[in-house]
Amino acid sequence: MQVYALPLHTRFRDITVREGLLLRGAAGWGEFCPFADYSDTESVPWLAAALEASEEGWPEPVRDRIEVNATVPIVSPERAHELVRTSGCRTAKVKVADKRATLAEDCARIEAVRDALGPSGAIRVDANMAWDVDTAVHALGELDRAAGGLEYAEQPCPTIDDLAAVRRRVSVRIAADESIRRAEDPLKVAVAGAADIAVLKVAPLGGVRRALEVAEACGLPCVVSSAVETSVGLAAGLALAGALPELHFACGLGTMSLLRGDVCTATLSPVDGYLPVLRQAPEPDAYAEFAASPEVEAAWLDRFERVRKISG
Ligand SMILES: O=C(O)CCC(=O)c1ccccc1C(=O)O
Ligand SMILES: [Mg+2]
Repeated sequence: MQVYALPLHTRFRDITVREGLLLRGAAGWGEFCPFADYSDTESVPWLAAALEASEEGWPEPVRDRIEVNATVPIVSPERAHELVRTSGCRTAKVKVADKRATLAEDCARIEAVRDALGPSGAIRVDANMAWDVDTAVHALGELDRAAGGLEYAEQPCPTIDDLAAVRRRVSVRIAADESIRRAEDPLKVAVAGAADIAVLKVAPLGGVRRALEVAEACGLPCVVSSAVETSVGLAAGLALAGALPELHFACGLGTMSLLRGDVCTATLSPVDGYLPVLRQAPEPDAYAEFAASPEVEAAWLDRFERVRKISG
């Protein structure tokens, strides 16, 4: 087992260093990296996903490359422009509604992203549940105008009912992310008419096979997204995106650019906006630089054992 601590370029989801544990089994390497604020119970599916990767492997893919989006954190318009332009991606996902930015700043960042993408690019936004219904309706109108048309808006509000209410009042398509975490959630989202698109993340859903079941159950077009893992964990997202029967949107798997390094020598960074459906093994030459301190390592080994004990 190997515990890593990888600094991020820009604060993302309130974290500046991404930590996790890599484990090796008969099928290869898996990554166990629930965020620090996740309880042991919430971390159970993350462990299941890591064990699926290391002990079982994944179903055969039906495609060998995945189009990905550039991910734009809360940065200046100039930096956003540069991030998108150098990414090679035709789609960008812009984080909005953060405490550190006003709506006017979100609009300015989106205008810069549109300039970088050109008229044929696609811009989606992610509000991470920040708005109430009225605020979402107002903000999405402004952001849609700034973007010259949004591809979709991810999780504008916390609850399924609020997503459904926003969806009835705006023309922008709505994607559910945080609302899809358990097997029964996507059905609720679909039945409530709360979303047009489902965002699937392998680790919180408990593995590639579970996520494929969720995709089938909800009957919505899907977008596979990462939890900002290393190339080891990203490979599981690529396996899911590779195995989905249909895939019509770029996926949020181009997140290596958010991290200052990787545990693999052959990093899964997009080329011309695409990633191959591949998995990489961590290399000592790469992860030595990002090995966690003895205290952080001990805490992760402890967390791993606790979550393993409560896993069925
Ligand atoms: O989808 C992407 O472009 C990147 C992944 C991403 O945004 C994300 C990464 C970690 C935790 C939450 C989220 C999110 O979609 O809200
Ligand atoms: Mg999201």
